[in-house]
Amino acid sequence: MCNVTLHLENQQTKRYGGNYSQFEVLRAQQIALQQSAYEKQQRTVAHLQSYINRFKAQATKARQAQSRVKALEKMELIAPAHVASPFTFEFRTPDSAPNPMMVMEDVRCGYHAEDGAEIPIVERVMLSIQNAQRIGLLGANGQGKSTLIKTLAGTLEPLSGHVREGKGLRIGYFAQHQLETLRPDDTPLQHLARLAPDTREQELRDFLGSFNFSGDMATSKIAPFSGGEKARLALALIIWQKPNLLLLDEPTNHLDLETRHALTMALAQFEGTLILVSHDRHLLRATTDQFMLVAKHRLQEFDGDLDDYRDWLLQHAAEQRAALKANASGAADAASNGAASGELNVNRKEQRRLEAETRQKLAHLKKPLQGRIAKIEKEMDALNAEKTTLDAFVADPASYEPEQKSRLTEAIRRQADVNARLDTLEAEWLETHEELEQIG
Ligand SMILES: Nc1ncnc2c1ncn2[C@@H]1O[C@H](COP(=O)(O)OP(=O)(O)OP(=O)(O)O)[C@@H](O)[C@H]1O
Repeated sequence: MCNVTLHLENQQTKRYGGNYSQFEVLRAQQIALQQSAYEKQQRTVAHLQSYINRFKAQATKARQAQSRVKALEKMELIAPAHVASPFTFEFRTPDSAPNPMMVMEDVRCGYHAEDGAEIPIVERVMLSIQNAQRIGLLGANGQGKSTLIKTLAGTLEPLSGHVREGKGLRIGYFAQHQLETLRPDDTPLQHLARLAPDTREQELRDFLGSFNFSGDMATSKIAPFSGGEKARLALALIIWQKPNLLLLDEPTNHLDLETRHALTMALAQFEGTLILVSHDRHLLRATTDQFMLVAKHRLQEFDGDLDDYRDWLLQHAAEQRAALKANASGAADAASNGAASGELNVNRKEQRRLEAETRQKLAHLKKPLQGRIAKIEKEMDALNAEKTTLDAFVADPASYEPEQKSRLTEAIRRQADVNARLDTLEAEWLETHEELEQIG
């Protein structure tokens, strides 16, 4: 029997009085407390930051904004409680890579309609991807980021132009729709063995183990796997092939907090070339060092960071709004001129038509944003409901009885996941609302 327990974590030792079971209860309580302090502080930080962003440009509020900047700077940040990550993985160092990796000359990316007509999405693409570049691909929804990535990956033929691949190029392409190409009746081990028929089973099992598919899970059919587990398997299969160019289209969608964290760390250390599309700003910040923008059917370099991009988005929305307003008042002028020359009815009609067109265009701009907000709110509602249940469970002294140990650990782990996701959603919700406000 022992009466003191020492716990080693993150290169620190903590002393807990009592035996191991008592230690587990204390530690669970401590994690819950730290997590809740962290969340509280994060809410404060977000609040201060949104105030600063909103008012820093307004002379009358500049001083208040400045004092909030100071408050933020002074704040000693609490670390999020981290239930130790169950795994980490790394990208295997590519053997060699061509330079340039790939060149696109005057490429038109797009699709064919059923009647064979061309639907160009991104045009006149001139791109030379150099070895070791790490590019974040930006652009509003529907502008063609995925279309461009598919063309780079070679799963979509260009409508015209040339794509030249360097000798020895090995592309690792990940996109959500590829999860459908996994075979539901096969196991992770079978998937990997297909890629490596000559490799010893133990080696394959060890590799899968490093992605948290150990023991039975490596030999279970993947049909009932969650989206996150399938994404984890798809990533493992890509990594096995030692790509030197990674094309990743929203790789963190559906991933749980720990896998997202593990992927971010692995990508930050990846020595090859990377092109990444992601809404996950933390992932973009940690793994890319230059940005390109897909907008108005063109691909261009984006000279700035993610904050500049946010400003660009707002500015862009404001310009569109101004153009539409100018369009509407032009119509009104045309109508009143018409009245003077006796064309009253025709021009009133024209004015109404143009106004309706403007309304329609504004509605068209707003619709995807409203859709996004509704989607975010739906997910937030579901998560908040889950959070209430989890919080109550973790706060209940009965949950610390020994027979509840595994449920409690799982509840605390899930609590951290839910809170992190809620944070992200809250930030997205705010940003989307701001974009919407700009449109008017
Ligand atoms: N198979 C297809 N046939 C015709 N048009 C398509 C096809 N797939 C996508 N599109 C259209 O191409 C445009 C660009 O879509 P894409 O998915 O590349 O955008 P994105 O920038 O990746 O946006 P998101 O972030 O919303 O995925 C959209 O208008 C979309 O409707």
